[in-house]
Amino acid sequence: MSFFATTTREEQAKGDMATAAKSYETLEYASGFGNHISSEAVKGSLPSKGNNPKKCPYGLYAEQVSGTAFTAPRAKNQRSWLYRMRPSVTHEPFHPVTFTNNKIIGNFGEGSNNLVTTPNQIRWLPFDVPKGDSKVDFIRGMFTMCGSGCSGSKSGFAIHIYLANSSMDNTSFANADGDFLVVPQEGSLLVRTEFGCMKVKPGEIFVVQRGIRFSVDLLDDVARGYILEIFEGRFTLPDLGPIGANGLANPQDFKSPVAWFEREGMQQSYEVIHKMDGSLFSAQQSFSPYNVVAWHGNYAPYKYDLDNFCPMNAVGYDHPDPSIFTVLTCQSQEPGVAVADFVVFPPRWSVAENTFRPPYYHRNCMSEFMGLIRGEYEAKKGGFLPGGSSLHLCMSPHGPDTTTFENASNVPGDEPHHIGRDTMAFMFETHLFPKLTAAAMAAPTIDRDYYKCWLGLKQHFDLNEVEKTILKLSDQQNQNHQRSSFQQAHGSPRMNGAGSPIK
Ligand SMILES: O=C(O)Cc1cc(O)ccc1O
Ligand SMILES: [Fe+2]
Repeated sequence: MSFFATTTREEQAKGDMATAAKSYETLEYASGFGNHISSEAVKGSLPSKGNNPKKCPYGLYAEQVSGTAFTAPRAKNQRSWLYRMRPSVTHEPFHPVTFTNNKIIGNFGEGSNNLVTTPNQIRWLPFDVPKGDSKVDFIRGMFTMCGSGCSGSKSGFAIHIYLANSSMDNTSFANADGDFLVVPQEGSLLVRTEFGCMKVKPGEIFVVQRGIRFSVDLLDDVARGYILEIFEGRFTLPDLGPIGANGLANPQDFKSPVAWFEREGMQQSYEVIHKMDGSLFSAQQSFSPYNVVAWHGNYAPYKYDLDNFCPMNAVGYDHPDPSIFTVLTCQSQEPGVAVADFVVFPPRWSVAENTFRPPYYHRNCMSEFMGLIRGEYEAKKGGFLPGGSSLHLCMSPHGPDTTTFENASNVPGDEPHHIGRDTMAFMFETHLFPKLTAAAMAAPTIDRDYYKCWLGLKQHFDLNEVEKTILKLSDQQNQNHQRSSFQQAHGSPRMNGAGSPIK
């Protein structure tokens, strides 16, 4: 990035997509997970001593963004200092906005309406991206599928889908309700934030924490993806236990943006949308919120390329639990129990011996929301499509469909095979009960025939055959027993090392 970090959006605004695309490639990032980062778009714009000197360099305003309580233990404490042209407080009053038609939900607890829990397995075909003349951006095209708890009491989570056909441009968004983990499935995004820009393509994810202002612009015609919002806690890397110090998502592969400000936005008016307790509010301001010339701290957005995930798996026998593929976890108060885990099913070799290799049939006290970024998912070769979703609530039985079962249990031999270079499924797994919204339950994309994928599972257990086999076995055992009694009485032939009698 140049000395005065010029915006790639500037070039986009000129309509020169080729140049713009080139410069998106050259965006810089700071590597590492949870690091304390110092970043200047203009040299010398961070104070040389302390956080808030009487006058900041170049007349900038100092503003702290606290992601945790001031007094949170040091290991968990997160905050950043932003040095900006004008402080965020310089805006017209906020007013409620209703354009989302209550599609974004933040309260799944008491007093919440039209929410459903069901023991039925649910699957959705991909949601359509908006077509036609109406412009729908990331915020206007977002709706809640399910969730638990309540943003107002900072407990629980929500899962949303976004469908967009236009950039947010001069709209900026901040979520006071929690952190967003965004999983793009279709369409690359330019994510402008107060901390700098990130280009995020399908197969990458990004996290924007509580309160941080950001805008999502489209680098392709349309965009579709999934969002996991946590109302409590933070995403952390999972402990690795006996795996050791390395593997799964490696910290060095997480990328935070570097300081950048929007030159052309300095004098442009912006709409700032603020989500609070599940409601949206809008305020106007006469300048870009992306006016941060330098920042330092450990509270900053980041992105991660799922292709960097380093899977651990069976090299002997049996199908391990999917927790081995945890990318990020948001832990509850109970050790090892997640408010929400983000788990991927990446390209990998499958090598286990005498093992039914796809996922086992199971009932889980955790609830599992799944999505598919690309390719096919190993347990469901059809029906679960890229952009589609499924939900198996607490203890709802599920597992591979009939075809997958029949194929995998009849595969001859134990040859290693690659499950596919072009696949990437994921799961949001939670110990809470997801409640489904009207938008999810009434969606035209809901697959009413989902249950049929298991109806073909035949009973292979045939009592007559089993009895015959048992009889045959006990006959054999009797004969063996008689033979060995005879040998004990009359002496057995001496064996050589290979188990053959020595003549
Ligand atoms: O249900 C699923 O497909 C997810 C899943 C995958 C796996 O390998 C083991 C258990 C599990 O819940
Ligand atoms: Fe499962």
